Amino acid sequence: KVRRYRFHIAYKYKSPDCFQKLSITVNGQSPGPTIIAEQGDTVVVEVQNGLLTENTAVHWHGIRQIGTPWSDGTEGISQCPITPGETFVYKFVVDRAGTYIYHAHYGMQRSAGLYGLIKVAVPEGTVEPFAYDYDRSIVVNDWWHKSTYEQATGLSSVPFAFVGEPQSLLINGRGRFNCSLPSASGAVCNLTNPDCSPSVFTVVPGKTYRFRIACITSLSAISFGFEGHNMTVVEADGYYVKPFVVDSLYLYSGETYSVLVKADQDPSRNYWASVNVVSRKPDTPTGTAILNYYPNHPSRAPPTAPPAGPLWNDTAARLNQSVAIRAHPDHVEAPPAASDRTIVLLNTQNKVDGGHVRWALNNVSFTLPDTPYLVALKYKLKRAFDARPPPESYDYRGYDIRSAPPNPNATSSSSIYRLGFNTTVDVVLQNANTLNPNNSETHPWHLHGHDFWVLGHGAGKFDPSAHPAGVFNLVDPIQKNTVPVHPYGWTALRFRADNPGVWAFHCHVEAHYFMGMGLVFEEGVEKIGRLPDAIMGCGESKRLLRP
Ligand SMILES: O=C1O[C@H]([C@@H](O)CO)C(O)=C1O
Repeated sequence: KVRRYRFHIAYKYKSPDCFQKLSITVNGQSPGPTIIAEQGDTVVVEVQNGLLTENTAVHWHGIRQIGTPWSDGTEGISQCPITPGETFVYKFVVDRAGTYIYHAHYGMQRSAGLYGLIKVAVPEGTVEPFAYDYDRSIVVNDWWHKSTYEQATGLSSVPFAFVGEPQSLLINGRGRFNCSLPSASGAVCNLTNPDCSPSVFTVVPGKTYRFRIACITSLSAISFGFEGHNMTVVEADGYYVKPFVVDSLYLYSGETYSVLVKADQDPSRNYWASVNVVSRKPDTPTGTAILNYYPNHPSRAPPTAPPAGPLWNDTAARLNQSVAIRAHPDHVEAPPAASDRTIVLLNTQNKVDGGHVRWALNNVSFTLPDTPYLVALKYKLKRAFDARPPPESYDYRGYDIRSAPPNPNATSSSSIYRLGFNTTVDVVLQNANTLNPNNSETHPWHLHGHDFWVLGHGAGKFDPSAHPAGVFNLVDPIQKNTVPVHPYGWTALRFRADNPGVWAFHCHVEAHYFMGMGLVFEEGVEKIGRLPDAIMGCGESKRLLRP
């Protein structure tokens, strides 16, 4: 079946947290409309750029784009940007049931509001390994009052100005900033604006709900919970999870989960759904929505304070959750037993080109070229990007991950990792100290074009000479498209390079990708047929369009 959508992208004044700001909307909404499809369907989205003075591109996060690498929506990688007034048609197959995301992949537009959900249902007649009465969706993001232009300018300036902690956390596009703060002086706080009335999830006592929770934050790692209710985690990034019960779930930007919640508490009142910042010292009020027990009034505030969630700096608890996420025993798809190549990536914060603060992998900070890699590689356009291979590893013995980089300087490059088609690749993400003493951050890494097996997480330094069998879970690893690397820790993943195309792999913190925390994999580009003209027209690809 073909599912057709028309997305008109435009700026609009919105007050999602009771402060009026220009937001990038899809058909007037932020979050945009939910794409609803069934596994195997073809989704066609006509994206019309109505931003007047800005380019755009839309990425379908978690959709592997098998056979359609030009529809991945990553500006500079899979396509030229969509210029103002232009319409670009994305067409792809949703080949796996699950909960996915779409969002801008251009500059910092995701943080300006261009995001939404993709819900892919199992084919009719398929039985899932859990039961529920109703299916609901929750999308969480973080929100700033400064424009993304100011943010982006600060990030690329010397001296560096970071985006800082968000003013609010939004649940389904609704939240509330702290308008009683002195720093909020001047900010107009319009609590009666209907844009910022809290989201409500109405439940019928005794029923079981599947909540699909997507985290599309730009910066924040979060904890999410329903006051007084446990959640059974059953799905992550489109894969069934060996169920586990939590009262609070950690989510990292780019991840999706399904949890089951039974409405089994005192039905005479409402409860809070609450979301809090973790991993960075919070300076953002708890984000709330109302879990409304029918027939109480949906806007009746619960009589209690919203849960504050777990301690923000409990790294061990977050690592434990990551380790606990395993494939459902009846749905294990075992990874290849061995890999053909291991790439170890040291994640550091550095200074590049005259003191710009940037992030680097093995001392290389990523810069996007003007010509999309897909076009450059397919048509062998020289000069389009740096053809030297980037480093496979770092000085494991010599580098102290617990200290700021002894030499903060790194280089920047548009070089890429070229993978043998159908080979198995291991990636070890090694976290380290930032430029600031005693500081290491969480980085959610997202891979385009594939799902990977999460072979392991650990605290401290990963020893590349350790025998993989001793440290890797090859029995029941979960497959995901986004996974965190915890502060001072490591994360190992494995994937098969079996999808012809050019694929980004990057930190899903929007500011960090913007600051060079990413890389690109190429595989099987020679197997790709004629590329659509619509992805060309910028950089070196301009000449290909001449008759
Ligand atoms: O990229 C970042 O920069 C700041 C800080 O490290 C320097 O001000 C921060 O918290 C980030 O995540």
